[in-house]
Amino acid sequence: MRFGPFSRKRCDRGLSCNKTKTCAPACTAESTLLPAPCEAHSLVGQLVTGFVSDQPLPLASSPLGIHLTVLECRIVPRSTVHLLTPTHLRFCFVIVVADVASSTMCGITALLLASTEQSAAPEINEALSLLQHRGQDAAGIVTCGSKGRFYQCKANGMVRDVFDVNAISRLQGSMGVGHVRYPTAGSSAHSEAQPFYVNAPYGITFAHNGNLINTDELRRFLDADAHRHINTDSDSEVLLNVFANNLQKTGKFRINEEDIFTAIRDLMKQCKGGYTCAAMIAGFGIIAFRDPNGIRPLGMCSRPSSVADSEYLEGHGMDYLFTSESVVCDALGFEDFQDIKPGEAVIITRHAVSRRILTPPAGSQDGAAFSPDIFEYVYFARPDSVMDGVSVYRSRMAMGDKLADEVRRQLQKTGETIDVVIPVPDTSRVAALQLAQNLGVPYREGFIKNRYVGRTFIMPGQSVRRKNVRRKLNAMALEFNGKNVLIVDDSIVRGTTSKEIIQMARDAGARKVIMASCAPPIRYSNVYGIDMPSRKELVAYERSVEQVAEYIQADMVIYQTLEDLIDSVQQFNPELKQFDCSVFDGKYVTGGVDAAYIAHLEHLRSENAKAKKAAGKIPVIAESQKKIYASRASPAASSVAGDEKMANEATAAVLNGNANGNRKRRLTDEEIEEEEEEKQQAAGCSGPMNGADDIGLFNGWTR
Ligand SMILES: O=P(O)(O)OC[C@H]1O[C@H](OP(=O)(O)OP(=O)(O)O)[C@H](O)[C@@H]1O
Ligand SMILES: NC(=O)CC[C@H](N)C(=O)O
Repeated sequence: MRFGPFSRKRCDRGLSCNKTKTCAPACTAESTLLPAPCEAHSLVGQLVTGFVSDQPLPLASSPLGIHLTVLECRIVPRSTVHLLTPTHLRFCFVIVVADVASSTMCGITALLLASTEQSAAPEINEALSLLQHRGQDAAGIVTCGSKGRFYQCKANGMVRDVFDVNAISRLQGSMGVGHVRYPTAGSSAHSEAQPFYVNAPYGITFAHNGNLINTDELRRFLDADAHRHINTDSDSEVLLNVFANNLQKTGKFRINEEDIFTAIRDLMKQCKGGYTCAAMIAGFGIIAFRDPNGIRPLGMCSRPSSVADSEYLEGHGMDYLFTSESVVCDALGFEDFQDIKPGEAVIITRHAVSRRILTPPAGSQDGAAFSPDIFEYVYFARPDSVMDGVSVYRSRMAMGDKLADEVRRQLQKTGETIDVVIPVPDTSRVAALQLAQNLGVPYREGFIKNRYVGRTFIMPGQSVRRKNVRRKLNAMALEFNGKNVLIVDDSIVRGTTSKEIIQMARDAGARKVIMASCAPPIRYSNVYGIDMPSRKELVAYERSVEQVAEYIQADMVIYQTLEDLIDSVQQFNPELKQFDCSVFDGKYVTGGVDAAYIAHLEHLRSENAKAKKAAGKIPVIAESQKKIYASRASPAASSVAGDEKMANEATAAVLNGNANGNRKRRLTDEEIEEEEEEKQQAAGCSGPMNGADDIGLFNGWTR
């Protein structure tokens, strides 16, 4: 493994980055300014974790346990850090430990263990890593321990970055809630990582997958009428406060299941959009509910407690889990996976499980039609999950079958022929294999995916996305040379992937390249929890199929029809009468989505907003990385992994050389100012960091 050559001569950018803390944001936000192709720096913009210093840093976690000294800028992915040699480390002054990944949804989970002597956090952590494909920007767990106290750990980053053994061991208690995030509202700020928390009434933590379409209206209500303080731009914080406000209205000292159902019933009348939620009330139990249209997925499962006949075992003796996808149920040894129904709420305590549908039936006045998002089956969900009675894997196989028919028709019409079918890994493989078998054409894995690159279709900037495709996929010339190839992808969104891989196929010697998509043309925004780009960025927006082919430089493009896509899923559960197909047909199942709302949403999601988020993201990560270093630097700090203030102090000590007694240097006024700015960016506002580690929650390991 090489980390170079990134010498002073080769890496101008590195040389210019000779100032503490200003380097990471500058490099990241302005990657286009890089003077020449430099592999380390071309990763810039996709990095999620950073640490910068021009002082020696104790790298206690390094197997090498040595200090970094200032000489050169270097950026490495986390997955290769263990390969750094002492020489690399001694001569680097910027180490950015990161993974090149992004994703597109959120995943939620909640766990209640029957035995109060068991700890929920390890399995919630496991559940989140199984849901990682749904959100790679932030992760969080809140558990509830004795005396009804909450213990929290959350931050931007992948699950493995946010939680380590120490953090998990400090999350006390036998029930908890977990979340992996990709933002669809608000920003990527640390303060918007979930679960969210409110102390009144009763102490509630809350995780949300989806997107509300009437956030502004609810925000006004919470401010003007309910007088509840919302401290971030996140729609999830709004949703939590609507729930909390509805519970508060009972005015009761102690609530029961009936009160919670009433609060959720009211919430379902007030909140519009797509939402599945997992919540926990201190000392009471866990709760889950799904929006009246059932747009986003959610299920529950159970198992007998492994602790038999314990004095700590109360009530039903069963462990219960809520999860976005059934894969978690299988992997954690749970059974009896059941989907939460649209408009249904489930409350689980150690003594009872209560389920209730809280909305009028579909077809009645005010009834909402069950409309799960069909894009879950096309792309988001893991193939080994079963959602609303449909195996995602089988539905993708069916997409391949249907697409084969369409390809056959198109080939007959045009007289074209194909020699080989090649998938775009990973998601499309299942369908592509099925398609090839149907057509009786060889299936070849012509593109090999770097397994350490995550899902990437949303990236902060088009040039970064483009470069990323090349990094993610490599074409094997042997499989393309002199052949007419049919490349199969699950979907074509911006066309970034297709355009790049078609060029790669041609470079590898393909004679003709035909592109087939398992999904129909995507021409509309998603408003229910998928951060689709604005319409103008969609390659099929205002383009005919022929124009799309011209744009991505394909000889021909073949799309699945919407009818066939729906049939591919519906055939496995005829009870699913309709789907949310809004990205294909522009029909929004909840109503209330007009041109003005779409324009507003697109403005929020514009490339500009993304760039700002990306710029704001690095300091956020730098902060969290500081904590890691701080905790390693001093035993005192290591006992306060959740305490930002102490982490900052400890980090300052590290930066000042106090921690290792090496050198003392006071931060300059400018550096202090920069640090303040970082904190404010991290919070996404100038106030206290609501939901952050040092507000409201009792952390057993604080001073
Ligand atoms: O048209 P585009 O904007 O390029 O987006 C579409 C591509 O993005 C996704 O890949 P991703 O890397 O996210 O996931 P995967 O490897 O799981 O298929 C998807 O599978 C398509 O290949
Ligand atoms: N993708 C999602 O489900 C996001 C949830 C929520 N809207 C957020 O932005 O955090």
